Amino acid sequence: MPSMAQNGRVTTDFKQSNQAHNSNAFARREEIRQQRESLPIASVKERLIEEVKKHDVLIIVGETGSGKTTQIPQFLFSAGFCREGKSVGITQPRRVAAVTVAKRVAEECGVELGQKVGYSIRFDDRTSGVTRIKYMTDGLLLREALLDPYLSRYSVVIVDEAHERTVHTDVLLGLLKNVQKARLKSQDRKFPPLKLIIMSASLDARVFSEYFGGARAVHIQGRQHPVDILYTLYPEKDYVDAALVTIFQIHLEERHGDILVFLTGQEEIEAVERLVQERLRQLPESNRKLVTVPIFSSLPSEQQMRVFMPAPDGHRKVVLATNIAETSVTIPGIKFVIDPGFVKARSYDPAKGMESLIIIPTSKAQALQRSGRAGREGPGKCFRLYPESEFEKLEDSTKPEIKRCNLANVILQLKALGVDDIFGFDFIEKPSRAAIVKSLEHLFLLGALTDDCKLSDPVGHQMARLPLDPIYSKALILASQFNCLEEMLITVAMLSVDSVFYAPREKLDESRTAAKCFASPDGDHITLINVYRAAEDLLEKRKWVPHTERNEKIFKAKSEKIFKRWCKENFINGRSVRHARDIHSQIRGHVEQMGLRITSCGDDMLQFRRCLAASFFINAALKQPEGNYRAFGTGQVVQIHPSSVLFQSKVECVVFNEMVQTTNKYIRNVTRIEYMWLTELAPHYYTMQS
Ligand SMILES: Nc1ncnc2c1ncn2[C@@H]1O[C@H](COP(=O)(O)OP(=O)(O)OP(=O)(O)O)[C@@H](O)[C@H]1O
Repeated sequence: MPSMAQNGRVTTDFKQSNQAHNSNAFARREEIRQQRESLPIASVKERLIEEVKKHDVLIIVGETGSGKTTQIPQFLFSAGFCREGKSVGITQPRRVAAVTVAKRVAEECGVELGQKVGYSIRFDDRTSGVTRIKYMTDGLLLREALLDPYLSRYSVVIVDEAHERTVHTDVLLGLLKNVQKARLKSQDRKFPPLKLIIMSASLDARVFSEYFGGARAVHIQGRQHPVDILYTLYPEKDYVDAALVTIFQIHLEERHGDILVFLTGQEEIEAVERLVQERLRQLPESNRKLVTVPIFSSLPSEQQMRVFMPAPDGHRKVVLATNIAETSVTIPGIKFVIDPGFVKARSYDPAKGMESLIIIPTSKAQALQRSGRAGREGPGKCFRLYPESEFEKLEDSTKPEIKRCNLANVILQLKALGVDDIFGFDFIEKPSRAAIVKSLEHLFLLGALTDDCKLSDPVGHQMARLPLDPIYSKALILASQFNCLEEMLITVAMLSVDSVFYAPREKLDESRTAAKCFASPDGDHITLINVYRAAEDLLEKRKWVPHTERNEKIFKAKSEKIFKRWCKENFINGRSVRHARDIHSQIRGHVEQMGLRITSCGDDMLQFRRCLAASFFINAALKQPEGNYRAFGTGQVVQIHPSSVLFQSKVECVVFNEMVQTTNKYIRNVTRIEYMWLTELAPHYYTMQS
């Protein structure tokens, strides 16, 4: 029997079977060689190289799994595109894809990761001076352009999975267009023309071709393995339940093969994990060999990587994923995909300046990508949990993110890249004028822009260096002046993760009582700091052991155990707290590099609250006679969310970080402030308002 952890996940056996898996290196190389040769793309290698030589912009459309992402960079390398120290850069919308594809390609090339083949994502760089094939996130290439406007190290840039139309992909396309022009203009031999390739299995080549002045598009025919698509006869009322039923149907009726289920977010994934465990307990012992492995973006990377490990012997793996696993990735063992047809997407209302996450049906392109995850190693099946007639009604492609998000961050990046005229920037699809104006206004209020709309010095430049939402970057800068940067770093880290408290419906009262231990009468921000510090105490403080190497190990194991128990008893989401610790150490590194003074205000929380007021003044709300609050910025009538420690309190004036619309309009992450502070600390806004 494998050793099962308490939550039903296997720990050590994952490693053992992985080692066994890699034992025969020679057979493995041979297997990889044959597998590469059988990819549809292998037969068009020479033609593709010719096309790249002939055209500066090339659009490549090919079935999922045909070999675009892993093979084309290797073709270009062997055709000499990496001579004279130049590299091929490949962007991915997601970190997990950049990492896993780079690992795979390094293995295919028989090199160590970080040598010829590497990856670079925010806070994690596995490249070196000899790296010639570099996978990275699209956001990272944008940041590279800040330091090297000609992107001079690249001979070719491949924008992969362009159909996703993330805001970074869209901005990157505009930027790459400019870089191509700049390189052509430059007489310097250091800057030969930049080749640009745009790829996907499901993009509308016409849109991209037109944007690049009638660029050449090639279609690669054929897929490696067939995927059967199955639909339900009728619409499902509860797609979570339908997914559960399908998981067990496959588990009990199909012989081999792991399952990949697409869900909309962390909470849903964790609920399904619990439900799978519950149902497993009702099955006979012989049918219980099923392990669940979650993957979502806020899960720390080492934990994300667990989905790529094989399940222990005789077990079936069920990967519960958000759309993070939708494109590019190959998860070994997956033969079945369950696609309920929904995704959590950003939505932005420029008039109210309000961004929210909503659950919407996927597009056809997304459905295609999802089913593509099943046919990677052999024939597969995809269970779409909706009728075929519904599929026909789906949008062809996903609405570009740039049309549905707050643009403050993008504009800050563009300004830092020297693009001052945002309205004139050549976007593949222009965001609405109202959205641009609102975001410029927002940046101006935060002090990132000067009166003539240039990046301010030093604040705007400092803000552009921090990989955070501009309002949080500004909060960190201010906190160093208010002597509470320690506290603000924790706050920003905790605000950047999913909720740290969880309240299961069946234990609502218990969880509320537990949460009270951390509650601060001043509000949620200080409450979050209390939770973080309590967790830190458990994981870090060596109160009971002298500091030796052996004790260190024992301490780690013990503190982990204590931490888990503490999380359970206090209804705290341990994953979220760990993620916050991770983010905390990363942003701490950034602010240290920037030379900001990191000090703590100690017990003087008044100082910290004043800093919150100075930072989040755009999101302040005042109590109304009938008990509701009115948000200053938008004039909307809102209520404090029931999850807030200030719910049903009588405080007069608050700042908040989030506005959500469910049955009512709620504000979340709320702290009590004095109204007078607003006029004192943000006079430019509060005199304008009155
Ligand atoms: N990490 C991996 N482990 C095992 N096989 C892999 C791995 N990565 C890729 N492969 C194999 O290589 C094939 C081609 O993968 P590749 O990512 O290049 O395809 P693609 O055309 O870019 O697909 P997509 O459009 O879905 O990203 C996969 O179908 C799979 O068989």
